[in-house]
Amino acid sequence: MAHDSSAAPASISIEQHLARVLESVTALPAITVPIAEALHRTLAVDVHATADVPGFDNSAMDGYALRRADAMAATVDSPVTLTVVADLPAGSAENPRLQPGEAARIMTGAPVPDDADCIVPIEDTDEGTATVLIYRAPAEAAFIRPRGTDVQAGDAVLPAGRVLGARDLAAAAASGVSTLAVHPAPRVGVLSTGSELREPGDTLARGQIHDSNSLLLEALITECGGIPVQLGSVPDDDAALRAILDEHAPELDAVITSGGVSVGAYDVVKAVLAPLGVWFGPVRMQPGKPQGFGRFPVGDAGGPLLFALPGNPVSVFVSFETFVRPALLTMTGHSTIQRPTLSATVTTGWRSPAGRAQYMPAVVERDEQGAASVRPASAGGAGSYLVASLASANALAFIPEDVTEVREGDTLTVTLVS
Ligand SMILES: Nc1nc2c(c(=O)[nH]1)N[C@H]1C(S)=C(S)[C@@H](COP(=O)(O)OP(=O)(O)OC[C@H]3O[C@@H](n4cnc5c(N)ncnc54)[C@H](O)[C@@H]3O)O[C@H]1N2
Ligand code: MOO
Repeated sequence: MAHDSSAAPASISIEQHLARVLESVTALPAITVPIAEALHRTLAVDVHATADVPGFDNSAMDGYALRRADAMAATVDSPVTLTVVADLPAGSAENPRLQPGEAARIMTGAPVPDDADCIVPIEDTDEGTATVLIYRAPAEAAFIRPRGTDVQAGDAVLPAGRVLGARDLAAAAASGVSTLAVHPAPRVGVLSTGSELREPGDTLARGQIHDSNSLLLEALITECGGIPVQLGSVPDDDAALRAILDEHAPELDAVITSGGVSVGAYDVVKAVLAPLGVWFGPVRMQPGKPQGFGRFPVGDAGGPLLFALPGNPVSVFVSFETFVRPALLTMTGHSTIQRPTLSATVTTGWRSPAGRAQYMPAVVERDEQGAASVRPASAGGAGSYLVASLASANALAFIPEDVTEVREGDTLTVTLVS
């Protein structure tokens, strides 16, 4: 179906569009999950130890627990002989009494008997099981790991806001915690539009292309902690687009569409969503100029966030990095939602459009002194169709709206994206 493309809304800056997006986004309400399901989630509530760690004085060595006074005279040439009265593997609940002259064989991690005040490692003994020869005088409290020296019951172990990694999960488990309150992963629908799209690997007829945006978006969503939900690709057909969004929107926190947002005669996304209150307009950036943003209505309430991105693959990537990634990280509870930037010196210049800020897919390299240089990733420059070349970029170089030419030797702000 053809659409009227006459109305031309005023352009807004990148900052204005990002501000509009972030005003609409908050962290998803916390849920409680088993520790094993909390990897990469953001902790919503401080975690405190429920018990001392270690929970009891225990041995740091395989050896013998004994009264230090009994072995102070021990040397290799004149060993001390003790009677072995117990054998304590890790996990033993025993607390054998030790009289002067007695020792307990003990393994790493086993509780130290109350009557012992040091551990002698087996390397300093004859490893005897009925009696044992001690060849070296032990130091005070040698090889005892005292109760509560890691954390004590009630101590803060993990702060709210922490993005949980492997060591955090281990710390929680060791501290007696079994569940964690975390912000859940947003479920994000991915919908490509365009009658020209075919699956990767399909044979193409004239005018057809392989859908790369669906995979790009799925992977980008996963990389920033979301759960991608593939909605497939729809042809340039209003009813098909509306039907698929109506069907899936209730289970989603956000939807990302690609294509169909420009001023062309078949721009189906804009045609379907603008009447529902989704904003469409140009953002002063290249690539990524035509953008749509709002909520897809579900019932009477606002449904999932709706990001309508332009179809060109480099535009999809730059739009995701600039607007969607900060929004998804906010939903997942991250406090740091922007990638760090650095300054780099241009080695090969290029042109940038007047009145639009540019994100140039670029290669940033560091010399031996650590100084960063930047050049375009593709000889084709900023073309938003250069999807295969995009893979060789490790950065986006930012060129402000008022700059039309980037020269060798200029300093630019760059964002590393891989
Ligand atoms: N007269 C004008 N034409 C265009 C303007 C303009 O201001 N005036 N803006 C240009 C810019 S900038 C962009 S960006 C594109 C955006 O167009 P759409 O969002 O409507 O995207 P489509 O036309 O559907 O597709 C653009 C391009 O991308 C390819 N594409 C689409 N989907 C996929 C996919 N899933 N995988 C890979 N490639 C995809 C599509 O085949 C087109 O080549 O509009 C310009 N035009
Ligand atoms: O804005 Mo388009 O995204 O320049 O290619």
